[in-house]
Amino acid sequence: MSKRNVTIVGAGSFGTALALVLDTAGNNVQMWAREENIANQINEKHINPSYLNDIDLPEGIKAYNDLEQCLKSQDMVVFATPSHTLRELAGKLKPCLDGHEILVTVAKGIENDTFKTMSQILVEVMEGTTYEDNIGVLYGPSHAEEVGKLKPTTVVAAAYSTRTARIIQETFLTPMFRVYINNDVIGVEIGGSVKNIMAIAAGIVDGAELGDNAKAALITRGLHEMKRMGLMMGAHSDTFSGLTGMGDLIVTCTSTHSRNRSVGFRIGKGEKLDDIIDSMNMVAEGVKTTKSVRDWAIKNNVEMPITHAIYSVLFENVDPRDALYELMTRDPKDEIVM
Ligand SMILES: NC(=O)C1=CN([C@@H]2O[C@H](COP(=O)(O)OP(=O)(O)OC[C@H]3O[C@@H](n4cnc5c(N)ncnc54)[C@H](O)[C@@H]3O)[C@@H](O)[C@H]2O)C=CC1
Ligand SMILES: O=C(CO)COP(=O)(O)O
Repeated sequence: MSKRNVTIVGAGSFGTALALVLDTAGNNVQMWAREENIANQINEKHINPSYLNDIDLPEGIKAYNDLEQCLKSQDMVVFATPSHTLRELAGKLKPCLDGHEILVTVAKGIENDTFKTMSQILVEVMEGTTYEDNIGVLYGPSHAEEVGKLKPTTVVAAAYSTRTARIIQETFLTPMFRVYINNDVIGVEIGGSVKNIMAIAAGIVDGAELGDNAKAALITRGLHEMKRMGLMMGAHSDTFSGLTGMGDLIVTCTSTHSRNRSVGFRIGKGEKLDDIIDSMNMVAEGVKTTKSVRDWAIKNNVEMPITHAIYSVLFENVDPRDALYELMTRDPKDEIVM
């Protein structure tokens, strides 16, 4: 069993679930929580009061509110906060790193305006250091609620160097958390991020009771759409049939645990996006990612009709049924373009 010093930056749902996995895998685990009371309760009561509070955390997991103190002598730093916070947080902790740590992000998203993926942001922020070879992501179908109960889960460690991917794999591996590796970092990241848009769409289909046929069509055509984007960005097509493409798409479009699907479901029932977001204490990445991907598709002239439809529903007040009508009445096409 590996035994590394690992800090998880972010004590939300996934950070908490991964702390348990990393502890089970035999590592020394620390968490950084933005909220002081969360850090205190993890240390004193061994629960996270705000996220997955039905899970007893091992006493060995220590939590900090002070980032600098937390990062001393670490072998790996795992970023588990929402994607839009990564650039700033990574910039803040850069001076606290000593140069050898593996940096892993589990946040799924594409930055607004720059269209950078999470690993690309880390590479950019760490510029001037030796970190590019040490950067990776851990993506795949892995709802925190199930990971935290140690239910069987499979994910993918993708990194710019095989050595780094293998270290991530070895560090997280447990009998209930199986980690594959893949060197197609961009393919893994596009699948893991764009599926959140499709999950919002799947939720709308369920909320508006548009039927199972529509849901199957959406998942299948959604996969085409994410693949089209990925291939333009240099991804490998097989990655989209894997855990971080098809796998994550299935779980997020169908699971009641999915926050993105639940945003869509509530929109399908007639609620307004702002009210839904205000009522949630968790992040639904697909909302911001819809904007990034729609802007990217326009800029690069790539056909992404489902993304455009979801954008119009989320940000232009278009009724989901009208958006669906638009999708269904597009020019007839070949299913597969060879
Ligand atoms: N929850 C899940 O099942 C999974 C989540 N992910 C990804 O992991 C990332 C984090 O997700 P969750 O843990 O579910 O989110 P969450 O909403 O449960 O928790 C987010 C955490 O980040 C902290 N945070 C928010 N804004 C911050 C800021 N500006 N600075 C510092 N900390 C901040 C919050 O206090 C909270 O501790 C997301 O990108 C998500 O897509 C990936 C796989 C599974
Ligand atoms: O990425 C996830 C599961 O793999 C979590 O999805 P949600 O953010 O929609 O809950």
